[in-house]
Amino acid sequence: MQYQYDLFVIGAGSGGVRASRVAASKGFKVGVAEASALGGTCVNIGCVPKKLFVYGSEYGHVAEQAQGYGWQFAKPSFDWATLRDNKTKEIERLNGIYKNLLENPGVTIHQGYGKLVDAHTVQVGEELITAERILIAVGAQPFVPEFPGSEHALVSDDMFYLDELPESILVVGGGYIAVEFAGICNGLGVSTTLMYRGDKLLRGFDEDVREFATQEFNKAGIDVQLNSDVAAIEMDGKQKRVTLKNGRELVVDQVLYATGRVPKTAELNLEAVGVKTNSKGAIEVDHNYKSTVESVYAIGDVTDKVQLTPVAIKEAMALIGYWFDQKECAMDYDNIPTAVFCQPPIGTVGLTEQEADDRGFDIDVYQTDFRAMKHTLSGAQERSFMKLIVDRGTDRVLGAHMVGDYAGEIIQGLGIAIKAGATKAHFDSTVGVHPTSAEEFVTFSAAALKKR
Ligand SMILES: Cc1cc2nc3c(=O)[nH]c(=O)nc-3n(C[C@H](O)[C@H](O)[C@H](O)COP(=O)(O)OP(=O)(O)OC[C@H]3O[C@@H](n4cnc5c(N)ncnc54)[C@H](O)[C@@H]3O)c2cc1C
Ligand SMILES: NC(=O)c1ccc[n+]([C@@H]2O[C@H](COP(=O)([O-])OP(=O)(O)OC[C@H]3O[C@@H](n4cnc5c(N)ncnc54)[C@H](O)[C@@H]3O)[C@@H](O)[C@H]2O)c1
Repeated sequence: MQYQYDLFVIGAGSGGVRASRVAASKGFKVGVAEASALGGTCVNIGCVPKKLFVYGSEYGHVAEQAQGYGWQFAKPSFDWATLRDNKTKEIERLNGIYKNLLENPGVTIHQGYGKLVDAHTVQVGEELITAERILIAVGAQPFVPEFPGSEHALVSDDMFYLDELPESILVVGGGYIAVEFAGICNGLGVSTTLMYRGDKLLRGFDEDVREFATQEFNKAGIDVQLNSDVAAIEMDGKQKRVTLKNGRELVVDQVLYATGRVPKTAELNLEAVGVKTNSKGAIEVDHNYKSTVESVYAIGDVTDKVQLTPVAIKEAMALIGYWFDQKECAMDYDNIPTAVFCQPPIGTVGLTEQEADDRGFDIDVYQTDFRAMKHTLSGAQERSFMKLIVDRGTDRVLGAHMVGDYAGEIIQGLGIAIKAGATKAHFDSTVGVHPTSAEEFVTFSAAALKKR
């Protein structure tokens, strides 16, 4: 049977763009459907604009902290429209780059919403398109639980285009997006409350990291409220009156819900075609990202494995190896380094202390917290935290965790060391870069052993 395309991709985000352009450059005839802007969540309403906002929010402290270094500035003021619109211009520039990335190797872009018709046919608008293989890379969307007034809550998508910066905000949730946006808002001068229903933020992270980071958020001026949840939101003039489950009330300008993201599969007609999804709507795939229909594949957030851009990209590359070199996909989901761009940021790779215990390792834990040299003169009370988990039997470093300036940058290098199987002896024999915070990772002595 003749198909129009060798590969048709639904979704031009992190995973979809990589798979399309590399497949096209290797000789496949490729088409891609994109319902919104090219580049997907990461480029348009995720990693990139978020990081620009993080940078923007850090400048607020500069004038105050620079005084200890001899600088005097006039009282700083902040213009939200400038940050928002400069960010948008940069994103539009990136959209153009993504268009070239796709078109240069010959990918045909179909602007519109794609859905499956059968195992080899996709409908985009009125057009029916046939392909030998179909790749679904449609990502995920914010999940907001239903409760009275939940329609008054913003989600992260909205934060990138607000007409006005609120004077006060309640951020609900305890994961990546909640802590990152709480930091951004707080840094931009918004009175910020971060509310989480559990007793600790950042589930899944090392317990000491969770506690330390929360202390730092509080110190930075975020009002962290744990064991609290929202019962209802009502409009009160232009403001929002939030009633908590314990009966307490809060009046704020905006409420942001950051309570997870769910796969965008509801309208893809998957069931009719035989593509199985799990209870969360994620497409079920085998190790080669093949769904329950032989010709239909899925990668990235829509499979709900690890919702990170570099993971979606690596999955795309594994699939390319499978299609072009007949190599089984063997994506390694262990030791994925990750950073949370809260303030101070968190960097982490490998096992947490709790995971190492649960897996039966006999471990040594080295940890320290300190005031970074920069802040001895800046006057800021911020502290940094570092931790290494070491297997006593083999001396291998099983995990590295950090809260503090540049944690994301530092953890990338440690990710290589841990992936390569480095031991504590390798860390110890590495010469430190002085004076840095990072050198603490190679100077841990017995004095830093945690009493367990
Ligand atoms: C606020 C925020 C901050 C984040 N920060 C980071 C970070 O710092 N680092 C990190 O690694 N990850 C971060 N992420 C996660 C990261 O953005 C995702 O893991 C990544 O984008 C997933 O890539 P993907 O290809 O699976 O999907 P996406 O990038 O979401 O791409 C899916 C694309 O498909 C399109 N689409 C959906 N349905 C259809 C359809 N039916 N037809 C046509 N097109 C369709 C969408 O419009 C979208 O463009 C962040 C996410 C958010 C929300
Ligand atoms: N820096 C980064 O790499 C980065 C940044 C942002 C997002 N991401 C990715 O995007 C994913 C989604 O981010 P996220 O923060 O939305 O999700 P998340 O899964 O990290 O956190 C969701 C939070 O909401 C809470 N929650 C869930 N349901 C709730 C409810 N009904 N009421 C109250 N709280 C509830 C959860 O307990 C959790 O704390 C992340 O897991 C991450 O993989 C990565």
